[in-house]
Amino acid sequence: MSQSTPPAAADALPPPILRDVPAPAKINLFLHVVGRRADGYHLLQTVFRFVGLADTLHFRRRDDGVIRRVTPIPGVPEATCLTVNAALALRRATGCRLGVDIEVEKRIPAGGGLGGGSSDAASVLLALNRLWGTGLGRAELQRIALPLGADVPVFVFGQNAFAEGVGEALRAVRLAPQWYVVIQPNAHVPTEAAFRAQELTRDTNPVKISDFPGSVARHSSAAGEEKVQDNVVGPRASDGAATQALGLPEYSFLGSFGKNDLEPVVFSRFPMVALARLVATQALRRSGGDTRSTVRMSGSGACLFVECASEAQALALEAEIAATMRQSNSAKDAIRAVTVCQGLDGHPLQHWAA
Ligand SMILES: C[C@](O)(CO)[C@H](O)COP(=O)(O)OP(=O)(O)OC[C@H]1O[C@@H](n2ccc(N)nc2=O)[C@H](O)[C@@H]1O
Ligand SMILES: Nc1ncnc2c1ncn2[C@@H]1O[C@H](COP(=O)(O)OP(=O)(O)OP(=O)(O)O)[C@@H](O)[C@H]1O
Repeated sequence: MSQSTPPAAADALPPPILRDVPAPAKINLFLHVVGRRADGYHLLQTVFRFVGLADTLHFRRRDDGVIRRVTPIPGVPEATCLTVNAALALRRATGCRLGVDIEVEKRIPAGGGLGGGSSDAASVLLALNRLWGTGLGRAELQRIALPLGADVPVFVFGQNAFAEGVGEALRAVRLAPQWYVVIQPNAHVPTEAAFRAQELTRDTNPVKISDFPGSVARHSSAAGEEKVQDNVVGPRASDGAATQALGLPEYSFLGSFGKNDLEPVVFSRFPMVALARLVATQALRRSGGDTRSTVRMSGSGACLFVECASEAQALALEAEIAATMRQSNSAKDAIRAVTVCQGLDGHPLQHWAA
């Protein structure tokens, strides 16, 4: 139990209501499974990008110690909701006796591979750390985040990141401005089932940041001769300090760097996801966007995405998919929703933890 910062006195607390706290979705630009731990968890390599699609949370502090989620989330009972679990975990870690009412405006599809539940949990940790005056630093919040789920720490970290381990060893990366078309297939893929599949390949060769597109910084030496330098990244988040992505080279994954190793498992077991990908791929070819673009799955699915260099390209693709859905019943059956969102430079709450 971390008791390094005593809970703030009641009169030192901020106002009891905190509204409009964002919880953005993430996209896994690639997802490599490079091994498996003895406890069954998989060793991954991925780049997380935050995007403009977000849930919104509202908080009202309670003096009676009760922690409640006061809005329903279809398919997610309050007792297992990551918002409530995050509040309980912060209280356990700090000894704080306050409670809270949590409202969630859900926009990120639950269980869609976009980390919606994980992001809600991280925003609860960041918000309650203020509202309850518990004053934990980012590294402590990240430690509390990990047992809640492998995807939770990156949302506390607050910067787009290259992640290793089970997703907790994070290094900030600076990503080129991009837009995303997010396609939600008519399927729910349980993360655990995708990872447990016997046919999943777990031995993808590890990549280095210096393999990323655009990751080699070219510097001119005093003599005017061009020298190629390995990319320099900040310290690992697990060492404590969050790194500043500013000053890092900018990566562009537009095109098809890497892959998502969970795709073959999900596409073969969930035909609606495979069909949604086919519809999106054909629409992509017709919409005349960047010919290097591909349709890829985020996380353990089911959501698919296409990275686009401009909003206009993304909107053209969205319109093309929508037209196919109007013309074809099977496309309409396979795809539940399509949205366009912008890639973010960082988490909107990245300055909420020290
Ligand atoms: C697929 C990703 O979304 C990629 O970012 C994450 O790795 C999943 O993160 P998450 O949803 O927060 O996952 P958790 O709630 O921690 O784990 C759900 C289940 O997925 C499996 N799991 C998850 C993460 C991981 N690195 N290896 C795993 O094998 C485990 O069976 C676990 O019981
Ligand atoms: N606040 C919440 N919002 C959404 N899902 C939640 C929440 N709390 C708990 N859950 C549960 O967690 C599961 C995973 O939720 P989440 O939306 O984070 O999945 P995901 O996007 O597939 O995650 P990942 O990218 O980590 O695979 C859901 O299927 C749901 O049962």
